[in-house]
Amino acid sequence: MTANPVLELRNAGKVYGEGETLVTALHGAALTVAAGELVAVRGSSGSGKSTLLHLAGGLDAPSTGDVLVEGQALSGMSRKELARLRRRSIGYVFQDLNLVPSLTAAENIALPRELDGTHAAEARIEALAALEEIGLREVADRFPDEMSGGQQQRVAIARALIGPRRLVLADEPTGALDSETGEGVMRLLRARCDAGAACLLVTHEPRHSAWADRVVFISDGAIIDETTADAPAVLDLGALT
Ligand SMILES: Nc1ncnc2c1ncn2[C@@H]1O[C@H](COP(=O)(O)OP(=O)(O)OP(=O)(O)O)[C@@H](O)[C@H]1O
Repeated sequence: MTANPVLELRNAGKVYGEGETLVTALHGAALTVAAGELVAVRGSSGSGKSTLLHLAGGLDAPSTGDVLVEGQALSGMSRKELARLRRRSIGYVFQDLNLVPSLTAAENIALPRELDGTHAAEARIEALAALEEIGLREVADRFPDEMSGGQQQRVAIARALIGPRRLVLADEPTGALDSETGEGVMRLLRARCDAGAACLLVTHEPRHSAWADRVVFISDGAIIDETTADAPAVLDLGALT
């Protein structure tokens, strides 16, 4: 049993559609991510990685099984409770950045804190500190369309990491970034895990798996293998990218 689990998937499965259009995107998956752990998820396109992440973050409900965040079953929560948990405890870094176009970088980052009830002035101070941490203090008052794709991505990451989030879910977070900036993002995620968060990271990049404590491989909606940092994969990694 993993100590201090932040995320637990218990036999979590997902079926989309019905009849002839039925797709089993995820077969009952069992996965635990503990505080302080960074777990990378690898698998070919369409294997179910994003589905796994959506279930883990309560963005979609499993068709079978259950998902627990900090010991609380998501299935037992009201919509309001679930929304609150998502806002307070979970940070999302998805391919689709979803920065609010009418808000500046600092306002975008501060938004989740303000929604949590943090005073606007305090939320701005936190947002500026987050921008400083990612080396983007100078874009604080720029709107998304005044930033490069890479800058937008990093702002989205800063927004996902602001506040006391225990679970960070990242789907190809380095996609739009050059390799140096991408490494910087990985360093940020690693630091957040070392500070006690649990992180689930979908990545196609084998070198990013090196930042993880464990790598989980998915194929056709099933977790087929798992390796720890000390035990290299027996699988051909190239076949999964
Ligand atoms: N909303 C949906 N409706 C129907 N089928 C879906 C839906 N979302 C995903 N699927 C299907 O479920 C399977 C798993 O998709 P998923 O997006 O989880 O894969 P993935 O590993 O994240 O792929 P990629 O690496 O290309 O992003 C695929 O066959 C996909 O076509």
